[in-house]
Amino acid sequence: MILQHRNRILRRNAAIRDMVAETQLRSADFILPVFVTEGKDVVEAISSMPGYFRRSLDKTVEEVKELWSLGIKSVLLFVKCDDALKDNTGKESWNPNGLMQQAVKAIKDAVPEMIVMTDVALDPYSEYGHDGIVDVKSGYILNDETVEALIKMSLSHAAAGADFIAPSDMMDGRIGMFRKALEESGHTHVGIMSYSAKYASCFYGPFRDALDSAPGFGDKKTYQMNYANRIEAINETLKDVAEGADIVMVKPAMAYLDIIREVKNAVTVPVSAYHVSGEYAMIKAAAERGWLDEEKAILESLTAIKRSGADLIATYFAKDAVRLLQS
Ligand SMILES: NCc1[nH]cc(CCC(=O)O)c1CC(=O)O
Ligand SMILES: [Mg+2]
Repeated sequence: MILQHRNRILRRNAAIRDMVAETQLRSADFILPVFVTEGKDVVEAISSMPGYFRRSLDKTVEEVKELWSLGIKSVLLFVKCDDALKDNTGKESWNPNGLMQQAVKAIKDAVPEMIVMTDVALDPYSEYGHDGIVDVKSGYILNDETVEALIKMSLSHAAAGADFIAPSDMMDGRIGMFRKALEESGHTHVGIMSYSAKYASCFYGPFRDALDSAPGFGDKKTYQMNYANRIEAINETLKDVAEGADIVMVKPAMAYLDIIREVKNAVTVPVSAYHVSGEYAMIKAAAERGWLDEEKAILESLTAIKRSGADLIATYFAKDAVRLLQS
């Protein structure tokens, strides 16, 4: 046969494949979620996230030093709040000596160059496990009252030294309010990574185990997005960009690659994707049973997320990924 095109020429060996690879993962692409808990010398396993841990502050600092030495440059902090401190105002979330605020300070003291991002939402502090303040009569999550609380939370993170606040709450109008509050309080260098298109997803299950933050009633469908929707993600994202978001996010990742691509094509700010706890758990569970090659599954998943348009990836596999990239 005489063929015009032999597409397999560019796949013939590893060197050629590498030469024409369109997507490369870099350690600077990754944001590692970090779970902080009360106490001293505590490293707790999370049963639905094998190989992942909650750590007390001292152990978190040790871990962050190691992360930096491995080449991970960004952490996204979440705290597990004591039940006794949970209420329906979320006031512990802006306690200047709260666990989150202490964690930010301790990490910035230990590794000043580490990019510290903080979760902004009320669920770890809510007696109802919701991201905002609950109207007790109707069960509705109040938008504007929640945004007021989240402004205080954001400012306390900024005061503690956070580089980016990362609002994961999906209330309306909060990005503009945070930007204004940061400006007015002189925190003009603090960035906002907005969870702009966050879907109401079953894939957050293991995370809610990790932080003991599952909703006590109902679900999050009145604020997080319906997974049937695509165009709505663009609407949400463009509004956040207009309000001053520095980085936008799509969450979860693997079942939403089409959304990541659409968002990437629609905005000129960096796009992040959150490869969430359930996506981590699926790979771990299949690998434990010998049904998937874990390392290959990690690299294929993360490369696909980047290929789809994510500039940054928040992933529980960040440590594995940087090791694999170096080897
Ligand atoms: N504000 C809550 C929050 N922030 C990050 C995650 C999920 C992260 C993951 O599953 O890895 C969630 C869970 C939720 O919305 O219920
Ligand atoms: Mg929005």
